[in-house]
Amino acid sequence: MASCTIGFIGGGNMAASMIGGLIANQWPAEKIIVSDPTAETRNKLQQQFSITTADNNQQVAEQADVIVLAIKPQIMQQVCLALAESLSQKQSVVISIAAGITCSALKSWLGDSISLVRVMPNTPALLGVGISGLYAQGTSAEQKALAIEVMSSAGEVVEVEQESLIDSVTAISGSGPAYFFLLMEAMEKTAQQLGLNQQQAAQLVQATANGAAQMAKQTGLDAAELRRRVTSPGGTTAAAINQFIDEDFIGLVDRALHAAEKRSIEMGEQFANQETL
Ligand SMILES: NC(=O)C1=CN([C@@H]2O[C@H](COP(=O)(O)OP(=O)(O)OC[C@H]3O[C@@H](n4cnc5c(N)ncnc54)[C@H](O)[C@@H]3O)[C@@H](O)[C@H]2O)C=CC1
Ligand SMILES: O=C(O)[C@@H]1CCC=N1
Repeated sequence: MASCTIGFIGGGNMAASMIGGLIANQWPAEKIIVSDPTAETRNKLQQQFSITTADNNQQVAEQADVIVLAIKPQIMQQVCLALAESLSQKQSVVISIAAGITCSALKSWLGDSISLVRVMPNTPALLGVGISGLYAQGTSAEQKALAIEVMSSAGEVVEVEQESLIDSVTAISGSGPAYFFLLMEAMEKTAQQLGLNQQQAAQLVQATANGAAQMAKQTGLDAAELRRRVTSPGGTTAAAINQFIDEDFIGLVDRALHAAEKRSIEMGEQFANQETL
């Protein structure tokens, strides 16, 4: 498997995170190629990871066995139409990580015979501690296994049986790091108002977030029980939790995550079959 070349079309934030995960997992740098129109992006990736870069997508389509489409949903149609011929000739496995864009839209641009896997990763892939939702349509068992193996370099992989669940994964774990970062930002801001300096605030918040995640993962206890164990009756945690509950924090999270899922579905509709430029 390590003999296979992975190509990224688009070398932005998510591609860089995935490449970081691959390299950290000993994927040979000479077996990774990325195309991006921005010279600055290419130079940065080259310097950081010593991988091959290209200023045109065709080169990646021709050289790679697994192609990760890591471009914005808005330009997916235009890029896919331009690559359709070379990708179908080479029988590559194509992994799309774009939010919203459905297999049926991708197949209408790349051809029905394409081996397609839709994946929703997240940025902690950079450290190999990401998680991806994966949905394979019309791929052989070997091709799906290859896609799972590639994505495993970025962290855990959860396979879903229905394509619509990729919108749910997007709302939970694809966008999810940003929700935790927002909470961290808010906690760090208040920590400073409470007299701690910036470095102390960041250290306290980061270690707390990490400790809470590790406890949830390693104890096997559910989040509600872990929360109860911190919350002494009449104590400080109860004072904060009561404030959260009185101000409908649970409802707010529910509405925010539904907004993300809805946007993923909308983007699929909005960017499918646009008038070609
Ligand atoms: N950032 C995230 O946390 C996640 C992003 N995604 C998906 O990953 C995809 C990329 O998102 P980001 O990396 O955040 O965006 P980004 O804007 O950081 O990266 C996109 C890259 O594509 C390049 N590009 C523009 N036109 C191109 C073309 N014609 N051919 C090749 N490359 C081109 C840009 O120069 C840029 O470097 C999106 O579809 C997004 O939905 C999925 C999961 C998480
Ligand atoms: O915000 C977005 O649309 C992408 C998809 C998931 C995370 N970032």
